[in-house]
Amino acid sequence: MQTALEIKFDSLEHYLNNLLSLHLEKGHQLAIWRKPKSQFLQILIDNSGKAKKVSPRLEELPSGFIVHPFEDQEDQKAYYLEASSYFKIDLNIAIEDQKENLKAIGIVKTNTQSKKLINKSLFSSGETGGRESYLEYSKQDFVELVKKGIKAIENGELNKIVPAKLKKIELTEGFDLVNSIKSLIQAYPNAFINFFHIPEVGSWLGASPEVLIQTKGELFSTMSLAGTQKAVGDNPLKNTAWTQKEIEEQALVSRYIVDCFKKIRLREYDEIGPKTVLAGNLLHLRSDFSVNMNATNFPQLGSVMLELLHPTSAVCGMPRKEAFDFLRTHEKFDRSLFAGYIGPVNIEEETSIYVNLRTARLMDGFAILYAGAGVTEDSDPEKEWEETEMKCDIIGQHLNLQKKL
Ligand SMILES: C=C(O[C@@H]1C=C(C(=O)O)C=C[C@H]1O)C(=O)O
Repeated sequence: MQTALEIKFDSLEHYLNNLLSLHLEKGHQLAIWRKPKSQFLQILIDNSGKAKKVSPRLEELPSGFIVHPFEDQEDQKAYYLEASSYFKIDLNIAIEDQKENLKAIGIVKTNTQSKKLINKSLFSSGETGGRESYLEYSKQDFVELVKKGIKAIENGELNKIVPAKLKKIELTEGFDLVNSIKSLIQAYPNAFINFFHIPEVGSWLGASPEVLIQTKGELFSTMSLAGTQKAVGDNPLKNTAWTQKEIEEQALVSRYIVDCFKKIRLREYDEIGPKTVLAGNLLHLRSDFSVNMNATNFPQLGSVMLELLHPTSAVCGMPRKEAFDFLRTHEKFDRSLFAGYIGPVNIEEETSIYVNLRTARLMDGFAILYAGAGVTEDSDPEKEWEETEMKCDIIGQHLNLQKKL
């Protein structure tokens, strides 16, 4: 059999176009990601041809990629891509010089041929519901929703709420998935760049700034991320001031995490921050939490915290149940996988699960972008709308790239 070694790929783009077209055409599930600050593009293929669901007991799972919607499912399960093959590409080394690590591809196609096949497979996958079933949120709808949220906070029903909207954008025939992935990788070195495809569920492309839980050796970590403003000036990380509203909003997320630790009587954790961090051209406030799982004798902390944390008050609100019920009643659309969680599990002895934010669901000729904004008593509804527009742009800007040329 011919191996990748014998075949000439002239660029990363050429290789990825071939790899994706081959597996998408065969109806395989796959996930591609680049972790924050990493030089590796990691690729996992599940060629079983069938979407699988698992209970998120992370420690017991084989190597794979987990995908969980915003809402808990009745069966309490998540989709799981189990690695039939897994490999990685070093983005700092020319593709010709790392052929021995690549997955073999039989017949090599041109970029144009592969792109056509990719789009055909993506856009004709098992998606149901046409464009009409995705009612876009107008500014007025969203502002009304935020006002309802503020009222519920004033009435003492909630402390914080994170309403979201969806936005539809056209995808032109020339939509170029690989180019979009490459563009996201370059633009957002601090984000978890991801693309995943489950034929029965959909295809999503995103650049998440938010870790939900991470375990690496004996170290567990999570973060509280909230407060948003546009990065301006020469040194925004140093010179940015935050309002009381934003400081409180983020403190509520931190409190939520600490409350989860308390529930399981875990007292020995480290908390660093909050500090200002950059996500694309947006700034957030972030605190980092870490726990030594050996010292605390908590080997299953990853799974336990995953269950307690999701959905966090960064994407749902506080108190969790009341906020969740509020969104169910008033938001009027299905968040689907938006604000759910995604990420590699037990790969190279690490599990890194992110909140599925700054993301687009790729549909037949269009994409759905989703974004939410943390609302407290002092929120200005117009500003929250602007915030969701900026969040949608983070991914929207990288979809129809050929238009910009
Ligand atoms: C809800 C989103 O982002 C979350 C909400 C934030 C906020 O309210 O300021 C900031 C970061 C994320 O935790 C989103 O990107 O859609």
